[in-house]
Parts: sequence; C-alpha cells; structure tokens
Amino acid sequence: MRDVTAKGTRKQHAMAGPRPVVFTGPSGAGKSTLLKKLMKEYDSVFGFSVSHTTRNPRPGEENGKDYHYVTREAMQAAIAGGDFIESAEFSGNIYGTSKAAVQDVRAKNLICILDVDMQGVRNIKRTDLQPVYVSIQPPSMAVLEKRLRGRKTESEESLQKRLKAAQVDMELGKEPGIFDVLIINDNLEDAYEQLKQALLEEINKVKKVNMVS
Ligand SMILES: Nc1ncnc2c1ncn2[C@@H]1O[C@H](COP(=O)(O)OP(=O)(O)OP(=O)(O)O)[C@@H](O)[C@H]1O
Ligand SMILES: Nc1nc2c(ncn2[C@@H]2O[C@H](COP(=O)(O)O)[C@@H](O)[C@H]2O)c(=O)[nH]1
Repeated sequence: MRDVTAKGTRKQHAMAGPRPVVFTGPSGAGKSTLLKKLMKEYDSVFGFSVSHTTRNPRPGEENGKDYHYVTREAMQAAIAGGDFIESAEFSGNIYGTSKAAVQDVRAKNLICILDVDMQGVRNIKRTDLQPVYVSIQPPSMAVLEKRLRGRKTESEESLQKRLKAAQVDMELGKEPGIFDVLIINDNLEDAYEQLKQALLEEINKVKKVNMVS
C-alpha cells in the first residue's frame, strides 16, 4: 500500500496511527466476504468500524458487531447532533459511520476498516480521514444479481433498488483517481490474494509496531 496521493505527493496523515481502509463496491460484490476473511486472518491488525443503520438485522447479524441497529428518528437526531463522519440513504435505509466507531478502532492502533457505499466515499473524501480506497467489483451485472439473489437477504423490491444503485455506482467508479486499489471479485481466493498483496506493507508495519509496544 503506497502512501502517495493521486498527484504523487506525500500527505501528512491527520491522525497518528495506520491509515484506515475504505471498502466500497456494489451491494453483493463481496465486500463483507473479503473483509471478514481479512479480519479473521489478521485479527490483531484490523478492526471494523461498526456503522449505524436503520435497516433490520438479517438472520445471524449481531447488534454492535455487524451494525448498530437504530430507528430512523434516533439516527437523524445523532446525525443532526454531529456524531457522524458521514451518512447516506441507501436502498430505503440510512447508514452512517459515527466518529466513535472510527475512534474506537484507532485507539487500539489497528487499521480501521470501513464498508460504505459510493456516497460514503464521496463524503469521506471531504474529511481529513485520508484512507486507502478499495473498490470491490463483481465480474458482471449478471453475476452480481446471481450473488444477491443467492444470498437470500433481500425482498424483490430491495434487490431491484440495489441493482439500480449498482449500475450507477459502477459507472461513477470508472472515473480515474477515485480508488487506490480495484479488485474484480470473480474467484474468491484470487480476489483475496490481491487484497492481501495490496495491503501487505501496511499489515506488516502494524504487526511490527504492535509486537514491540
Ligand atoms: N467470489 C465469489 N464467488 C461466489 N460468491 C461470492 C463471491 N464473493 C462473495 N460471494 C457471495 O456473494 C454474496 C454477496 O457477498 P457479500 O455479502 O460479501 O457482498 P457485499 O458486497 O458485502 O454486499 P452488501 O454491500 O449488500 O453488504 C454472498 O452470498 C457471498 O457468499
Ligand atoms: N455511506 C455508508 N454506507 C454504508 C455504511 N455501512 C454500510 N454501508 C453500505 O450500505 C450498503 C448496504 O449494506 P447492507 O449491509 O444493507 O447490505 C452497502 O453498499 C454498504 O457498503 C455506512 O456507514 N455508510
């Protein structure tokens, strides 16, 4: 992972500690699958920024681990109160990254992983977080639809909204200079290897620092 901006100049990080990593990509592209693998293999290196959402938990999801599940009213009040770095309406629900979620991970000197949609990326680019931006893309829309249907988590209405958002995001994501790393998640193991390679330098740095401290 190179610490170089699009213009090739070195940037001073706004906060001490390792650079966060922002994962984005269409719903169903495989972001959670890949980042869960990464956090399992490197549990002492990465920490997940637990977002807030107004959507209902899926079977197997845990409050405080996968998301903080809140009402729309509570979320809107917290956003208005300035508790969030970014927030967005996606597929009929609000999602957002609280300042506390990122701070909790950074306080442990871990690489903070964020999983956000494209609106989140645009909003984070206006902050001083200065993360590495990783785009996870499916090999095609047809594969994306198959994966989303196969996951069996969405109603037909939610699925159609997600596919529509995916089309828009895939177009926006083609703009040069938005992402530091672009991975096409076709074969899972190949995609995971590419992800590890892209982050290896930073992983080793954190391992070294956390071993001696
Ligand atoms: N390379 C792959 N090959 C086949 N299936 C995959 C692959 N990667 C992920 N999947 C499957 O595709 C589905 C969607 O993956 P996942 O939930 O990780 O996507 P996501 O990008 O996190 O979606 P969302 O943004 O909605 O949370 C899951 O059922 C997952 O098991
Ligand atoms: N802008 C933000 N987007 C987020 C956040 N947390 C998750 N997400 C994105 O929402 C969609 C749908 O997620 P799902 O869990 O309902 O499938 C996906 O693209 C996530 O990346 C957030 O805090 N901010």
